[in-house]
Amino acid sequence: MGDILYGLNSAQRTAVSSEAEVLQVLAPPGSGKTKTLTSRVAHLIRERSFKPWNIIVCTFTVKAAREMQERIRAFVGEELEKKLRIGTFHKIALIYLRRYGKLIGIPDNFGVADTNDSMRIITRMVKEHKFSLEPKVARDRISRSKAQGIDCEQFLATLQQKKSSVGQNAIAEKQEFAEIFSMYQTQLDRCNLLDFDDILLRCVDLLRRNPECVSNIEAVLVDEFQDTNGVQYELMSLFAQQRSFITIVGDPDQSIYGWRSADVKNLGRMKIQWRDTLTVNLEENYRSSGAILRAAQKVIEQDETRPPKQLQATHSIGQRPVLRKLPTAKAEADWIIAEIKRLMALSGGLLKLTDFAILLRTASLSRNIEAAFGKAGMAYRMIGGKKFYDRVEIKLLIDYLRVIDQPAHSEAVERIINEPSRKIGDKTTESLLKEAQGTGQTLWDLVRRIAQGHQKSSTKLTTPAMKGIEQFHDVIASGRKRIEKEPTGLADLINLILNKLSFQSYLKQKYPEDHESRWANVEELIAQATDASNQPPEQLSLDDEGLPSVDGTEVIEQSPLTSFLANVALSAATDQKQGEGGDEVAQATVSTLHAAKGLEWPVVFIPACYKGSIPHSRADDNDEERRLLYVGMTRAQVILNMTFPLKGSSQNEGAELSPFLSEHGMNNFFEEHGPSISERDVHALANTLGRDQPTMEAIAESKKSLERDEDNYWPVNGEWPLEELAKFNNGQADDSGPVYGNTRAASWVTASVTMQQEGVQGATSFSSGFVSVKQNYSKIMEEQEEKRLKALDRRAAEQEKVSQGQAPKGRKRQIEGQGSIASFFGKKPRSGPELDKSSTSNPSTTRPLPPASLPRTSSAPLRDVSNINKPSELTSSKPLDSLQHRVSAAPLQRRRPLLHSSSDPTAKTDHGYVFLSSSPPQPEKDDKDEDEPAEAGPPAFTKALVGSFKPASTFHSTTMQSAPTQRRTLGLGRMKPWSARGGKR
Ligand SMILES: Nc1ncnc2c1ncn2[C@@H]1O[C@H](COP(=O)(O)OP(=O)(O)OP(=O)(O)O)[C@@H](O)[C@H]1O
Repeated sequence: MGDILYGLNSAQRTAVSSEAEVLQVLAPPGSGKTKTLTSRVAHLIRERSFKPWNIIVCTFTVKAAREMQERIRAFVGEELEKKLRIGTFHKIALIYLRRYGKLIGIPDNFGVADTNDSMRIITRMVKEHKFSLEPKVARDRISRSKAQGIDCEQFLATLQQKKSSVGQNAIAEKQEFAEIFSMYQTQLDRCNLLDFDDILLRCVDLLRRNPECVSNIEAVLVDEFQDTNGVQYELMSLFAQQRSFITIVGDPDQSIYGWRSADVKNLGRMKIQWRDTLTVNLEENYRSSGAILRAAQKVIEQDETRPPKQLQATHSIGQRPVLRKLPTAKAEADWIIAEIKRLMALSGGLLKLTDFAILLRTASLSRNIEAAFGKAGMAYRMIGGKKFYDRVEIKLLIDYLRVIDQPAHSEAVERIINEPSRKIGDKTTESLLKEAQGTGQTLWDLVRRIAQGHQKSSTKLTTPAMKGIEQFHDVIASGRKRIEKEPTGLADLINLILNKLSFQSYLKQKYPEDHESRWANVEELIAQATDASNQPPEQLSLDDEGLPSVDGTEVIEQSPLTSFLANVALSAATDQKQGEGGDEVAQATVSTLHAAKGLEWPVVFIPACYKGSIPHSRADDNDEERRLLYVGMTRAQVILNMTFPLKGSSQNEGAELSPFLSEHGMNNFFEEHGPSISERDVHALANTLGRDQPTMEAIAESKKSLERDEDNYWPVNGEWPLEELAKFNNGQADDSGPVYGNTRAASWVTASVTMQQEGVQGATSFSSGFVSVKQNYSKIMEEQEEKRLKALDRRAAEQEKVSQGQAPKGRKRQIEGQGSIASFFGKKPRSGPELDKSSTSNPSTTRPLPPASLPRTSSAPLRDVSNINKPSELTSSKPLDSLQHRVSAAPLQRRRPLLHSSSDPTAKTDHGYVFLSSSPPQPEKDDKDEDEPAEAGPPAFTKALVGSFKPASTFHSTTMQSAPTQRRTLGLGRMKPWSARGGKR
């Protein structure tokens, strides 16, 4: 086992080995906060003899917990690591509630109400009682209140006090909310459910009243502390009440969960509560190259209220980030895929598909990106979007399991009683529910009694409905019997349900289009259940190990089904997809910016950098939006590409560049096109990533597959490439062609004319009046050719000057026919500083890069951004003549291969392209980010061609079916009990 302090810098060492009882480690992104926290845990165990089961480590996501477990395991070994109490706040709170909940009146075997359950309960109440509050508003308010530690009772008490001092209208509104809050809580109690907020709130209640439950806790450590809310802070204090030994790591600049009641003020609160808190600041960034950090810092510094902070790059300056303009969101997605391919090929295998991440402001922006991945046959995984357990067929089966586990869960009973159809209509269900409530029973109790003939229902039941109730009762009762007999037989239980429901036929009938992929999801669920049941019994009960025994409570063996369902409910992250042999399949990552927190990738793309997307049109706090962009930018290690479609996916108006990127001076920090990558650049990338350098031969070989070395297909000013325009003339265009608003194909020209008249950037100039594409094509070509020739003249003149010893104006390489970065920002190009003699004497030499052996640390603080323009920092300057992108006037061919299926002639689309979208437009909206208006859906997927492609994997619902013989692993690792997860990964 390695030396814990080895490789740490001095600030990190201080933090790891500090004697301080209460310690705050504050640091910017990529400075090793998580590394420091994990090393401190290892240090406490190995050097200070803390017992792992007496240490609580709270993380923000399941993924982060797993990564920390892995790092800690390397220091202390698997045995000890497994005994740590590590996980999200919810996960840890749940352990305490299961074990000691009885002390505060929480019944055994309570269930967890997920967001859908909560929403459904509230929606029904609002409808039933004709409340005026929107259900979502009410739900968010309840959640916010609980996140601040205010439960229903407290809310009602405060309301009583306020009644005299607040106006009548305000009281009426509050009164209504209080009623909803109270009814909602009653319904949760009736169903023996706790919602996510309750899990934390009730645990606070438990630990306040029964401190003996945490009497063993020696140390509490919290990651991403800036995103804790009030109740999580409270919980942390209560976990630590015995010894007040606390270590937190955080970064106020990365506080991005204000909308979920996170309170960055908790940092100050902590210092007041524990006066002797020691703060250690880390300043060196080990993740990103200097140019990326400078751009990110320039963004975060726009917030003038924030205290200035030092951030030092330890890597060389590297490639300047890119801010790329493209005509539409679809073109943007195509560009991203082309760049991924280009960078992989130019890097000679240094960069693999797994090294790329596309980070989105909202999950709903993923459609074009997913479609482009699908079309390219490239695998990707989705984090933070539609999750496996949110898929309709999986949700349905999980509901059956929940009812079997806990029949009091009336919400779930209501959802499945007529799914698949049993001729029990909505009205009947509603009436049964009322009847159950009226007679003080759960819905299941009533159904059971009716089915068994013990109760005559006051609800009018038709003969088919009566039969349906009996069938439903049979499924649940048989399931309960089965699981009682064989508690670990989860897969058998699922199979029993599938048989009873004739689930495969049901899927075929209900989803004729994609029933196979849905069935594949079901198979995946069975596989996960099998894995969960195969855990040895000692691992199933590991959660309880080391908890102090408290009078009046005993260790209750949690059934595998309950444990499985709790993990499903808390599952917020997903595992890497496993290949057939158990090896990891290379896949890019598509994630929301929020879900990317704490993670890193060599290459990061941030699409849709326009106003309305970031900052989001519905965001309350612009500073938080800026921090979100900052978090996204600082995930990149060596290459950061930000893009801006002139037409966003959901706008009919032209998009406006994000104000965070259009601020004065920002253009100095970006290139306007993807980087040129020379062999030297590849070596520099390898150096920064700490990887082996690929050989020249490997680079030369992988370059052979490239159609173009440079990012010069899409003009940098956001216009359409000639090749795309030509498709329209030849009638070859698919729907990826020029789109302005909702106008396509021939009418696009008229639209363009209008846009031109309106001065919309990117619209090609035409004479006004209606003109067909054919009529205008030659004109476009002429214009473009003229532009190209002019540019050639300009470049020749510049070269002339260079050869005469004059530096060219502007320090950056311009790709033929493309505008400057200044044009990106709608400004006149600025002339840059003159290049020094050494760099201009020979325009064909590239900037000398530091040899791989040079130390990677530069001590220049990043706050000094003035030297960004120094010629020595230019990352590439190819010989000018090698950069000339030859635009051929004709013939313009389709670049993408025509793909035909021998077996299915219909597999070819009208335009000869195959569309491999792995995700259809998603009908369901599941988070606050999801309700942007959707664009028209992509062309339908043609499944006969799948065999010739590597399937894209996604956590979104998928329309793509892998070959039948292939084992279908749809992107989710096997579900294991939390305690067991770390051990295998
Ligand atoms: N002393 C060090 N020497 C070399 N590499 C380091 C050192 N400290 C951290 N790193 C590396 O820097 C990268 C970022 O570290 P880590 O994820 O711990 O940072 P962080 O501060 O938690 O970042 P963020 O706040 O963005 O989540 C990791 O790849 C880590 O291995």
